[in-house]
Amino acid sequence: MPEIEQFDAIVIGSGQAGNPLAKALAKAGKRTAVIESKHVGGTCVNEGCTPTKTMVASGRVAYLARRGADYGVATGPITINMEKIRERKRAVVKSFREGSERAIKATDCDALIMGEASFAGPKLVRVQAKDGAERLIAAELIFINTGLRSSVPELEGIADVPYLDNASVMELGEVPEHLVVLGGGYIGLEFGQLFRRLGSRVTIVQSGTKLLGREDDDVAEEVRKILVQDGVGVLLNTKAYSVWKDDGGIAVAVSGSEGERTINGSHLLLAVGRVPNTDKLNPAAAGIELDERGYIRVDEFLETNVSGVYALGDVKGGPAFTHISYDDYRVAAANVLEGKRISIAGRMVPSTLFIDPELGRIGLTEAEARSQGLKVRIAKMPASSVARALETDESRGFLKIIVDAETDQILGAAILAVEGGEMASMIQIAMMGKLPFTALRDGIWSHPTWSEALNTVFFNFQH
Ligand SMILES: Cc1cc2nc3c(=O)[nH]c(=O)nc-3n(C[C@H](O)[C@H](O)[C@H](O)COP(=O)(O)OP(=O)(O)OC[C@H]3O[C@@H](n4cnc5c(N)ncnc54)[C@H](O)[C@@H]3O)c2cc1C
Ligand SMILES: NC(=O)c1ccc[n+]([C@@H]2O[C@H](COP(=O)([O-])OP(=O)(O)OC[C@H]3O[C@@H](n4cnc5c(N)ncnc54)[C@H](O)[C@@H]3O)[C@@H](O)[C@H]2O)c1
Repeated sequence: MPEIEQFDAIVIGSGQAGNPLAKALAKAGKRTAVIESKHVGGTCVNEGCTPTKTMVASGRVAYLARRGADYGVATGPITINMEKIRERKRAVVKSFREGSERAIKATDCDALIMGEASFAGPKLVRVQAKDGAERLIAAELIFINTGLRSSVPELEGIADVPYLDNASVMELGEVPEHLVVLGGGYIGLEFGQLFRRLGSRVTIVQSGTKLLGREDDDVAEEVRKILVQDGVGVLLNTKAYSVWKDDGGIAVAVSGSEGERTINGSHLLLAVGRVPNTDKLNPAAAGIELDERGYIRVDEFLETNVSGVYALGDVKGGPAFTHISYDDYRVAAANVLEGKRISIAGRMVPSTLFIDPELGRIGLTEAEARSQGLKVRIAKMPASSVARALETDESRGFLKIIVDAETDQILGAAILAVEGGEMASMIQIAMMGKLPFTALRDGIWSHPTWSEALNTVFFNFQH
């Protein structure tokens, strides 16, 4: 048995909360160990936001290049160099990851240990280090930030076929001829449109009755129309039940509203959701409770049922976004280091789906607002009513804003537009400042920007 090394704090997982938290702990004079099994920076930097958005940028350039003639700009034949796209992606990821590594090492953080952590007892963590050594480390404060990984659906034959996940699909050196995507959520849609733009045939198989299950029906339907317009095949209400190797590619048997059929593709991407990295963590050894799906249970202050042990980011369940994980760091640091009692209950959860046009979201959907019994008014306007959209010939999508009919407060928004993420952020600021919708309607916005739509969208209350 290795000797127990005593620290003040242990951070398990160097994700979007773990990294800044480790720095804050070290700065506060706590001897801190950060344990990371794969790569510093976690999912977002290495296999999530950073590489996807870098590649989505290539897809958009290809899209605009193909549309050159619409703008009176002649272009030659468009060719895609997948190796170059991958190289660009790798370079951006490398620079972000190395930046994170440097930042951790520059602190007084005593130890960055590359290895897999699991609980060996209360406040005691075993690390299987990458160099083969085993270490036992103990601390009174432990922060779990181990994130999620791609889930593999229980499909007949899945163990015998090569399949891609969010990480391996970005390591391809050539454009797939026909990418079959299982799942019509964030990951399925971003990759689906990207690879279509890079030249693949793409079929998205979605088990739900609409894409993006949590969104309002009209929003999900408009997203579907846009993808179909781009040439992406979308099968709704359709479930894959069997897969096998076929003719150098893969065959996927599906059943759904259009009956049973086999889809033959060159590549299969799994995008059916993600599962928490708690299975190898052995939280039971420390008495830490999980929920029925394996997420770590926390209270509104991010503390688990074991005093002094916290969980941050995706692994605690709830909205799985980088900015939420980063906010968890802010909350945990304030509570643990500054003696505050900041709660995560009721905090704002913005998100942006990076298809083109983007879907920027903040606050309640119409369906959520109605199910809460609120009296709502819905302001909705097509993007084609915005001067900027017509001038730039990017007029797909719409703006939808949900307003409380009794207080005039903005309850939520779905902005499906090329700058949808930025516009939703503007609306979020108005919500943070509790501005009534009239303040936006009567505001002066420079012309011709997307922001100007805030003048006119509120002349379009539907009910
Ligand atoms: C393809 C894709 C695209 C995405 N795009 C966006 C986006 O555009 N915007 C957005 O906001 N969010 C996006 N997300 C979600 C975002 O990446 C996550 O919400 C975010 O990374 C959550 O971070 P985290 O702090 O929970 O942990 P993570 O970043 O997941 O980090 C967890 C770390 O813990 C390590 N670890 C796990 N188990 C152990 C163990 N036992 N011992 C030691 N280390 C361990 C892992 O190796 C990993 O490095 C995307 C996700 C994916 C998959
Ligand atoms: N831009 C962003 O912020 C961004 C981008 C990518 C991922 N993410 C985060 O990562 C999370 C995970 O993304 P995801 O797309 O894997 O999950 P998701 O939960 O968003 O979507 C999974 C989809 O797969 C469908 N599905 C489930 N089982 C299926 C099956 N057997 N066959 C066909 N369809 C099936 C579900 O109906 C659902 O629509 C997101 O919820 C989001 O929090 C964020």
